[in-house]
Amino acid sequence: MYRMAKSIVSKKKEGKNPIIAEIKVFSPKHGDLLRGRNEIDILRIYEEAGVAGISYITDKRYFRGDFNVFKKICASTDLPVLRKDFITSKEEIERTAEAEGSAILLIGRLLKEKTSEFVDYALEHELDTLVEVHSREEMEIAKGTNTTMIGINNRDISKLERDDGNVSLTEKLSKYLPKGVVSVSESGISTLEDLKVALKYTDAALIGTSFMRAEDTLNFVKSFVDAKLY
Ligand SMILES: O=P(O)(O)OC[C@@H](O)[C@@H](O)c1c[nH]c2ccccc12
Repeated sequence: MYRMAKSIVSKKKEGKNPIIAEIKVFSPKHGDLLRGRNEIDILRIYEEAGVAGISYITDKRYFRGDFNVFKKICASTDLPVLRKDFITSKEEIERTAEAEGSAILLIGRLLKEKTSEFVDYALEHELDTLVEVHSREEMEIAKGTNTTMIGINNRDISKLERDDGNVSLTEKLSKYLPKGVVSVSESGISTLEDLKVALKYTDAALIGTSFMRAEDTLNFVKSFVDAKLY
């Protein structure tokens, strides 16, 4: 297993809730999320809260991401960093590895029959792969690959957050997850109740908006990492 998957498994062993915390600067639904803060300030808060890994969206068009910020985040932390973007070229996989990223998001719906070769190419570059699915059909695409991780996106990414996805999709799709793959519930997780459902059916939760909108980010994120859910 690679660094992101390993970090999730070891957090679980420590009795902590494995959380991938997203440094999300902007969302089509809520607008500006950074609120004048610096991405590295958010990174330090997430580190102190004890998260398993970091996620950063490099997409510029809809999420106002910046690849140079991704590089800076990777250079500034020992935590594994996931690059989220609408990846459609192998050059982008190479750039992610060159930037010292630990994992890369590959969207099954976008890559379709190319998903498997993109996964293998990323694995050859020592990257964990998070193949993201939103349906049973996309889950079958993911199962046909060598991916180290599968993410169930509770939202339909093509709707750019205009839909109100919730963790019920994780419950519905998790029964089709293959063995031996680290699973992640993504999006729409804003309460400990949501987290309880997410971690009942998957190994980790990926959270962005609710962390970025919290008034007391450190204690809010800590409450998610440390909550005794069961
Ligand atoms: O902000 P939320 O609801 O906690 O969701 C985080 C993350 O799952 C979401 O930003 C995301 C999931 N898949 C993506 C693909 C591209 C851009 C963003 C995403």
